[in-house]
Amino acid sequence: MTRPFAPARFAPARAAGAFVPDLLLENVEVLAPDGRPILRVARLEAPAGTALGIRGPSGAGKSTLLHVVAGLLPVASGRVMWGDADLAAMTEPARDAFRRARLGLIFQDFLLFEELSAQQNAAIAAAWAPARDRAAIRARAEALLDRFGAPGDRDVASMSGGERQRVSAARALACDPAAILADEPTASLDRENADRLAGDLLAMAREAGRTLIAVSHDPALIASMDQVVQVVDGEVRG
Ligand SMILES: Nc1ncnc2c1ncn2[C@@H]1O[C@H](COP(=O)(O)OP(=O)(O)OP(=O)(O)O)[C@@H](O)[C@H]1O
Repeated sequence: MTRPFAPARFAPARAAGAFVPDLLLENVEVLAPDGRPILRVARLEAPAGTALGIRGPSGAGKSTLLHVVAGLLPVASGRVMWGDADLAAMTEPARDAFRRARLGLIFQDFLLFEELSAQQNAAIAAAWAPARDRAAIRARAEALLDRFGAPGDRDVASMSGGERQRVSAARALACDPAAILADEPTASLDRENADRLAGDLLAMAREAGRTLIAVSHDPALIASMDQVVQVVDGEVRG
């Protein structure tokens, strides 16, 4: 029997030959549950390997845009293309499969598992990865925690906001994603640590030709991006 919503299968981005897709949004409209429009994007492009900053006032629609790009939020109309894959045309399970295989998310509402250690959280993708990829995910998670200066053996329940943010960054990158999507990645950090994490994220994107898309109010982070768009009143402006 065929499963009606069988998730599409996507090979992990790097294993598939370091393929990083271009991003293109066209004529996208997002509605709130009550039908009110909350985001319109006429056109937004981020060629593979771009560091794209998203800025704008509070409540303008920046996180909504990032959720759409991550396939976490359905759109009412338009196209959300990562290469040839249109997230807007996919079923939810297919979007989930795409996200797990290709995207690394550093989102504040993407909760860590409190009772697990930083190392277990950072390597959590090993739980659903094919057996052959698990050891590599765990090894990368450990190296990333080291690089980000996050203590690997402590439960995240005992960690500060900044430490948790670093664990989230390690978790996002442990799958070796084609693109890193970050929502206010430096928000809980002091200046020194914010600069360090922003520098690490940019370096890790550049080293592997990954796309980095970051929503931020942090002028230093925004200034270090290749391209910046502004979201104002639910509209994306160049
Ligand atoms: N599920 C929802 N139901 C109703 N309104 C929503 C929903 N999600 C977002 N909104 C509204 O959409 C608008 C954009 O929200 P969003 O979180 O994207 O803004 P933002 O620019 O990221 O803000 P901030 O910088 O404060 O995080 C806001 O007016 C918000 O209240």
